[in-house]
Formats: sequence, structure tokens, C-alpha cells
Amino acid sequence: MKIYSTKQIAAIDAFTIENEPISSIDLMERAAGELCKCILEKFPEPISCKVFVGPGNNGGDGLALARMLAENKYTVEVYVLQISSHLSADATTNLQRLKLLGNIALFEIDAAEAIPWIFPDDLVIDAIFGAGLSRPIAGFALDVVNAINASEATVVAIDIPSGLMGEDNSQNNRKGIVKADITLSFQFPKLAFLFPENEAFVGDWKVLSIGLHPDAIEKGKTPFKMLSRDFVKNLLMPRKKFDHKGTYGHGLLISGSYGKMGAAILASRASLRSGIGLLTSHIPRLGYQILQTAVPEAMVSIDRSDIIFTEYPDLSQYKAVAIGPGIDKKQNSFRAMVDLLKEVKVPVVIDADAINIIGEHPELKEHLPMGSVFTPHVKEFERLVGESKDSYTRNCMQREFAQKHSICLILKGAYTAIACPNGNCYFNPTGNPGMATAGSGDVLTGIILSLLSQGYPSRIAAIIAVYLHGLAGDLAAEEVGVEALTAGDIISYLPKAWLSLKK
Ligand SMILES: NC(=O)C1=CN([C@@H]2O[C@H](COP(=O)(O)OP(=O)(O)OC[C@H]3O[C@@H](n4cnc5c(N)ncnc54)[C@H](O)[C@@H]3O)[C@@H](O)[C@H]2O)[C@@H](O)CC1
Ligand SMILES: Nc1ncnc2c1ncn2[C@@H]1O[C@H](COP(=O)(O)OP(=O)(O)O)[C@@H](O)[C@H]1O
Ligand SMILES: [K+]
Repeated sequence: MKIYSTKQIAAIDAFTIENEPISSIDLMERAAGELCKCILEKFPEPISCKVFVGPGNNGGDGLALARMLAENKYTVEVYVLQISSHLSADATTNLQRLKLLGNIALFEIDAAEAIPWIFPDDLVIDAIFGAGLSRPIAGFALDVVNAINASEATVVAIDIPSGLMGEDNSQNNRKGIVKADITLSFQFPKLAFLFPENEAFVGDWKVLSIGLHPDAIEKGKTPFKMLSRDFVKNLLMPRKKFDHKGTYGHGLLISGSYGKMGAAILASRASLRSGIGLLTSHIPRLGYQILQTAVPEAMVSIDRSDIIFTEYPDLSQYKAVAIGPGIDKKQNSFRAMVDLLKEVKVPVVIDADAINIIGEHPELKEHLPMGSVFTPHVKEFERLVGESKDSYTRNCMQREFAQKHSICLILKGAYTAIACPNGNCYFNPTGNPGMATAGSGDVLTGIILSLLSQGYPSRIAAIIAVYLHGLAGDLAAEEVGVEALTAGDIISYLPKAWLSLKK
């Protein structure tokens, strides 16, 4: 699914109105119908509902929805905020329609004293501002936002919580944004929904299809996309009857150190569970028996050091290399990494301390192998790329870094973002908070190495791996729950994740 900016969505609205064709008031009616259907499903018992309406089309949606909820036996009170000299044309029409209905309490409010008391069991509909918000909320509208946020009522935001910008909130006033429990967004999610600091405003979001024109949706260009099962499934390469292990490549995994051999085991196992033909795990000497026992399918290459990474084997036989899980960042490891980065000619997955080493030695950024895949979490990202105070800015930095260095830069978390050398950025919907547990990142590194070794291009390997990793985590969480979930469980559910993806 594409993720468009609010400006682009307005253009798609306009295209739909002109080319479906449909009048804007009928499109609003269709949108409100979808809102009403969804609210009736979520709150089947009629309840008391307070609808706060602003001057634009978001307010128009709220007015149309208020009428529909009243027709469905909800007790509805509508509060039209007097913050602009005029209402949009469609909001005006819907206000008239509402007045004709006659049985709805309608209040025009313009001062803090007029804001009603909001009861804990009220349902608040936030229709103050939508995608047309042009500056942070101030004045009387801010008083209303504060009253909504101070209440214990359940809040449903129409299209986007009032006060939240669709993309860039770096200059916004975070105290002037409605904190919704549920956001019902038209046709597309907004980019801002995918950023952690906006969770308190957006709550659970759901996309409602309002039948915007497929040609406009198809034609539009945006760097942002949400991964879907079908999209990922179509990237998979079939296995052929006469294929042999050579067909699926030989990968080199450099991982583990004294006290962190588990990282090597997890990444090795994940790699082998993701279709790699042959795997060599390069580890410090002390890990030899551990790895041979825990992962008999892997071959082992032994470092001269007992406890850390200081050298690597001849690279000529490998189709891909991964480095980082549990390697630590001692001086000798840094030296070996400098040599590796200069010599390697195949795609490299760079994770964990390998990222930190590059962060500490910025000169290494000039030697990043083209087509390599970086897998930082936020802290590692900051060491590699730089600090930022909000996710939108971080995302801009991420895409810029990926393009500049021709690499894939995966920023891990909920909605893991994959920035590609061509400027595209994919967000991943799979995964759950149960995966916030030691070693889950090592599992991801193993999967990416596996796919690169099989010949998937870096961008595709990153996409499949991230989606599959989250899917395995979701399947695991269904069985073991989020608290008990371990990184090992993600590996155990990789077989089911593969099967589910290919279904
Ligand atoms: N155009 C269409 O066909 C459709 C639009 N829809 C709705 O329309 C919304 C967008 O409508 P609008 O473009 O009218 O935008 P809004 O409803 O967000 O309101 C914009 C109005 O508020 C004013 N404004 C912006 N920021 C302000 C601030 N901080 N303080 C005070 N006033 C401010 C603007 O000058 C403008 O008058 C969407 O979010 C969605 O809810 C839906 O009905 C679906 C169809
Ligand atoms: N709340 C969450 N929702 C979805 N995925 C998550 C969540 N928390 C963590 N993950 C995933 O788990 C993995 C954690 O990786 P990382 O932080 O490197 O862990 P470790 O260093 O312990 O291996 C990432 O792939 C991340 O996307
Ligand atoms: K809103």
C-alpha cells in the first residue's frame, strides 16, 4: 500500500470528484457512511456521543457522521467550534441537513466556558481539523483539545487526530494535539501514524476505504510504502526441481565473542531456517564446541583469537557476508573490519557492534560496500548517521544516507523502515512488542544473510527478511504470548512463517 502525503491525498480526492465523477458532498457522504459503519461495529450498543466540529471538510465529515449516528439511535450532541468566519461548503450543507433532522442537540461554541463537561462514558468524535491543518492549533480550539485530552472518554478521531500534521511534526506543539484512542483514516494511513512518538495521539488506527479513484492511486508517486503479504510473496523466487545446495549460495557469518556466543547461534540458526545452501560461521576459538553442538548444520571458521573477531577467512567462496551480532568492538576487531570492508566484493549485512564500530570511525563510511544492508535500532542508527529529535527528521536522514552510500538502511522497531538506494522507503506492518527481547535482531541478520546468499538483490532480501521476521514473531506470539516470547521462538516459527507467506 502506498503512503501519500496529505497534499497528495487532497489531489486524489479532487481527481476522484472530477473523474469518477462524484460530487464532493456525495464523496463526504460516502466517507461518513464508512465511519458510521465502523463505529457501529466497534460500539454496537448506542451510546452518548459528543461530536466536536471544525470549519473545514473534517468538520463536514463529523456533521454527516453525527446525523448517521443519530439515525442509529445514538444520543448525539454536536459542538460546532466558532473558529473561522465561515464553514466549508460541504460542512455548511451537512449542518443544514443536521438541522433538518431536528432531534440533535446542536451548540455553536466560541469560549472555554461553553465547552461541555465530557463524561468518562461519552464517545468523543474529533472532527475539528483533518488533513487541512496548516499550523499548530492555538486559541479556543486549543482549549477544546485540552478538554478532550483531560477527559476519560473514548476518543475517535476522524481521518487524523486534530492538531497532528500528516508528515512532519518537528515544529508542532505536542500539547495541542488530540489524544485519540482510535483513528479512522480515509483510504491511506498518514506517515505520522508510523512514528513512535505519535502513538499517544493516534491510538489504534484503521484505514477506511472510501473508494478514491484507482487510477489516481496507481499513478501517484511516493517514496513511502507499507509492505503487504501479496507484495512480499511476489518477490519470492521459486525453488526448482534440480536445484542443489550450491544453487542457494554459501554465506559467511561473522559473529559472537566471549559471553555472546548466543548471538552467533541465533543468527546461524535463522540463516539455515531461511533457505541458505551453505553457511560458514566465523567465531572466536572459544566458541567452537558451542557452535558445533548447537548448530550442527553450520560449518565453522575459527578466529586466531580466543575471545573476539580479529581476522576473516578467504572471501572468494562466499556469495554474501554478515558481520556484527555479538562481536564486541575491540581495537583488533576494528582493524579486521577495516580490511574486510576494503576487500569484500559481495553484499554485506552490517549489524550491531559492526555498526557501532563504523559509528566510532566515521572515515569507514567512505568504504561501505555498495549493496550492503545495515540493520540498526535507533541507538545504533544515531551512532551511524547522527542524532535527531523526532522520527520524521530521522526518516529523512535515513533515506538520504541510504541514497548517498547506495546501501539499504533498515531502521528497526515497530513499523521497521527499510530505506533503499533508489530513495524508496518501505514500512513493515508485521511484528509485535514481544519481539523487543534480546537476540531478535540477530535472528533478522541471519535471515538477511540467507536471502543475500541465495541471490536476492539487497533491497528484496531486506524486504522479505523484515516482513518474514515480523510474521514469525506474530505467529510465535499467538502461541506463547508476548511476555514469554524469546528470539529462539522467532526461529522456531520461521517454518510456519514461510508456509504462511507462500500460501
Ligand atoms: N475533499 C474530499 O472530498 C474529502 C475530504 N474529506 C475530509 O476533509 C478533510 C480535509 O478537509 P479540509 O481541507 O477542509 O481541512 P480541515 O477540515 O482540516 O480544515 C481546514 C480548515 O481549517 C483552517 N485551519 C487550518 N489549520 C488551522 C489552525 N491551526 N487553526 C485554525 N484554523 C485552521 C484552514 O484554513 C481551513 O479553513 C480530511 O481530513 C477529511 O476528513 C473527507 O470528507 C473525504 C472526502
Ligand atoms: N514493538 C515492536 N513491534 C514490532 N517489532 C519489534 C518491536 N520491538 C522490537 N521489534 C523487532 O525486534 C527486533 C529487535 O532487534 P534489536 O533491537 O537489534 O535486538 P537485539 O539487539 O536484542 O537482537 C527488530 O527486528 C525489531 O523490529
Ligand atoms: K480530526
